[in-house]
Amino acid sequence: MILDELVAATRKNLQERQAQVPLAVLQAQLATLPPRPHFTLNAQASDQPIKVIAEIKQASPSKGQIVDPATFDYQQIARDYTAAHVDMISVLTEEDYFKGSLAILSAVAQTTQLPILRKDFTIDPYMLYEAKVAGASAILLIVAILTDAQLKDFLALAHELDLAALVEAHDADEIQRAITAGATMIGVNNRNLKDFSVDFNNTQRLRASIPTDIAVISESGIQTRTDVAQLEAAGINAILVGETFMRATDKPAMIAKLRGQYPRG
Ligand SMILES: O=P(O)(O)OC[C@@H](O)[C@@H](O)c1c[nH]c2ccccc12
Repeated sequence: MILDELVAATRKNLQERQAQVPLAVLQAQLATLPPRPHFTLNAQASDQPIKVIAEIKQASPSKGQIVDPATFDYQQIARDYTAAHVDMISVLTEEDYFKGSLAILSAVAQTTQLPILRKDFTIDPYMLYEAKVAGASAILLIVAILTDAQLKDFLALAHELDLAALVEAHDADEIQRAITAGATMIGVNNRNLKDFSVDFNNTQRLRASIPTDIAVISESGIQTRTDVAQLEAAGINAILVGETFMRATDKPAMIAKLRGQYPRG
């Protein structure tokens, strides 16, 4: 299964970073970090247009290379997303399959004061400290790769570090585990990681099993205004969009389009 490979690659790269930079070194930096915004989503507010989390990723296991590495200007993308007033920027930091890095996240943090989500396969508390030091305001916790105890511990540490936690679930069982662990933001992935198929009906079905005081983010495969209108009608609080924005030459116009606003000009 692809998820097992992703976790194995993450573990290997993590061990190398831990050997280079001991946790104590990261912890010592916490006291001197420049201020970053706090990220929160109000689950009760049915925002129109829907909140937007815009992703920066140059490659993925399902799509391969999405943008030409020669033209992958992540700081310009961050400026475009900032100009479009998205609610958060998601930055892939997984190195082997998504060709991301913490260095990209740090550079994006230098470029924008918008909150940044570190998009990675979080498997160790060390990664939360790394995220914080690099300038992230939020981290991703994927239920499928964590035990209940890890979920609880990582949520507590995120809270301590003032990092918001987006808890990702794919089915009713994982949603229940996310709720039990105390998640306040649940991301429902429309993409099935077993066969990469995308199904919005899944999100809409699962919405009903999430209490209304928990914010729900719909993730993956969102391409058109029709998709977004469907998710808005289902009471979803935010969308997380990667590929559609990465492929758009005029990113602010594409963001306006998905929000149901007329493109400028
Ligand atoms: O590019 P898309 O189809 O708009 O998807 C974005 C995001 O949902 C996807 O990158 C993602 C969802 N969950 C993840 C977990 C790890 C890495 C990546 C992801």
